Amino acid sequence: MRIAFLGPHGTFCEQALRSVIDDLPDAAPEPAASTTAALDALRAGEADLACVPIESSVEGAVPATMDGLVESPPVVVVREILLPVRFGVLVRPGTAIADVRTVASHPHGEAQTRRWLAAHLPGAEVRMTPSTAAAAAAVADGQVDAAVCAPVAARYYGLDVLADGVHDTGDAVTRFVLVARAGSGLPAPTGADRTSIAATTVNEPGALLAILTEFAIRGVDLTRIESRPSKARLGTYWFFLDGAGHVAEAAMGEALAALHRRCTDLRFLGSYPRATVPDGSTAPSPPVAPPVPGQSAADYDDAAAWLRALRAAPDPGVR
Ligand SMILES: O=C(O)C(=O)Cc1ccccc1
Repeated sequence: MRIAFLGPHGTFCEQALRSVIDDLPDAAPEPAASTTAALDALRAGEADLACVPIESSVEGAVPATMDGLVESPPVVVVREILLPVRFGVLVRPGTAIADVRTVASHPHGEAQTRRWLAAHLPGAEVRMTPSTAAAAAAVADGQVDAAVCAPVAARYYGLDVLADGVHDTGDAVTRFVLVARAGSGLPAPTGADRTSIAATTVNEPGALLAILTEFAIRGVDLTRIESRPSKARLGTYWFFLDGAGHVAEAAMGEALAALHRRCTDLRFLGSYPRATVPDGSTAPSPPVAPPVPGQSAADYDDAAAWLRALRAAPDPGVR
């Protein structure tokens, strides 16, 4: 199974993928030059899965991934992976901090170390690269003096760790997703799942509230909401929503069916098990809300059986 990941070797994305590799039979990780390239390889059939970063607890969404998820042909998330991230500053052997004129990183790396960079490398020009390991490779090639990246990248590129633990916020966690082509099967419900969708709607008062209401009245706990430009014209958006539950469950299934009637476009982006941080040190998201009375799976089954019985009652013959 070919798995395109955000490369080159030494990215956090590769670490995230390797943390679950034992669960993936015959996995063959293949580095891609960018998040977009990984999703393109999946869509083109050059990979069976793509592993890409989707959000961080510090910097929020990874826009290229959000945009890539709603392109065609459709793709679905089949697994999420949470990875605690720790940043180092890597340089060519012999480079001192006073020699660093240029420093490179992924935008999320820069965002999570901005204060450290301002304090310790105030004069350095900061450049963006498609990944943190691409920054390390650029240091090895002599294109820049330093990279903000995973300390493990040092051994891939023959670099030294000039400083470690340079992140501004402790306990930062990044969420990665494994993505498959739509139609290749859904993970079975585990009882602790997440469902992701993207929706567009008309621009009128209450349109977004109406979408949210379909989840609220069914007791579905939303865990994330983001918007991204639809790119059709200014002022039109995709709303990305994550909620606790699986499409196979009545509450989530009925909420999605209601959105299908209500939204101008609706993309199902997957139902997959909710992940926890491997070392358990940081809660991945606020605790799931307690079940709302009348909204459990048993309540839905009971209500459906009641309705079936009503409809099956014999015709009284009265016209
Ligand atoms: O560039 C990487 O190594 C990635 O995996 C993306 C990323 C960048 C910064 C923080 C977390 C993930």
